[in-house]
Amino acid sequence: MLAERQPATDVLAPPLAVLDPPPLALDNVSLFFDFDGTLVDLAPTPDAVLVDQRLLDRLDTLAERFPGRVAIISGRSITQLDAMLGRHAQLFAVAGSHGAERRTPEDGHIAAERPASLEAAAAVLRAFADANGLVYEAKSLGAGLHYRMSPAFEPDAVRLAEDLAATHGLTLQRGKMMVELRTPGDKGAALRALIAAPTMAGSMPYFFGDDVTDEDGFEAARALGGAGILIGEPRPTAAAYRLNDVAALRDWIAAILETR
Ligand SMILES: O=P(O)(O)OC[C@H]1O[C@H](O[C@H]2O[C@H](CO)[C@@H](O)[C@H](O)[C@H]2O)[C@H](O)[C@@H](O)[C@@H]1O
Repeated sequence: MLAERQPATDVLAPPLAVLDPPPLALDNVSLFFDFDGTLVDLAPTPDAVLVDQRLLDRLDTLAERFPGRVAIISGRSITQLDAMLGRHAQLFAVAGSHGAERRTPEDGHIAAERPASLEAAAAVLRAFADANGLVYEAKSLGAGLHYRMSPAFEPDAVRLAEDLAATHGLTLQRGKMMVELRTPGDKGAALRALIAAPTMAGSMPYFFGDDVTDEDGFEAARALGGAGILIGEPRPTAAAYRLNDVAALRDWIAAILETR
């Protein structure tokens, strides 16, 4: 099923409706975006992601047109998002590390503690990555092991991460061609915390995401009267709508900006 560009109107019409919803007033909507696979295309390694100027310009414009009602909720740490987005990351509320940390103008940076046991577990993941030509990713509140470049390592990587999670009392996070050991948190709780800001209070949340960790965000958005929008191929999901890919989301953003 192809996502259809909606005509420029003064309302927010979801791009792909499983059901046919009534039009939603733009003034009552808050927008929550996942990062990898949603705002930017996936790349072979975490550092190879391309953040282009056109995206940054569109994020700037979104922040102007939806003042205080745009947020990024990512599995990346806020430190990583800052490095990727530069000053533009300051324009939004941000939740990082799968919801274990957040930063808003009202509350500043609130983060869970880095678990002491993470160091030992991370050292094992790093050694495994080094020994097998995989990619180790250091994160503020987690440690990632990426096998996108060598998918045959998936079973071993998952088994190792499961063992380490059990041994060290860490949360195991599956991702796209990666496993991560991390501190607890979820994107649904992050959305609920961010939408409590005065600028978002009472708004209808739209959460855009592609990955399994985004499902918590989809559910929270739906429970609060909004909706999830899945980026990517159809799959069992709590999202109500879908866009084909990152390019389709960028087109959708451009289209709604034309209306405001
Ligand atoms: O919640 P997100 O913002 O989508 O972050 C999820 C994870 O994204 C990154 O990994 C993914 O993207 C990489 C770059 O495209 C890709 O190489 C990898 O295979 C994907 O899993 C990031 O590196 C992780 O830390 C995030 O948790």
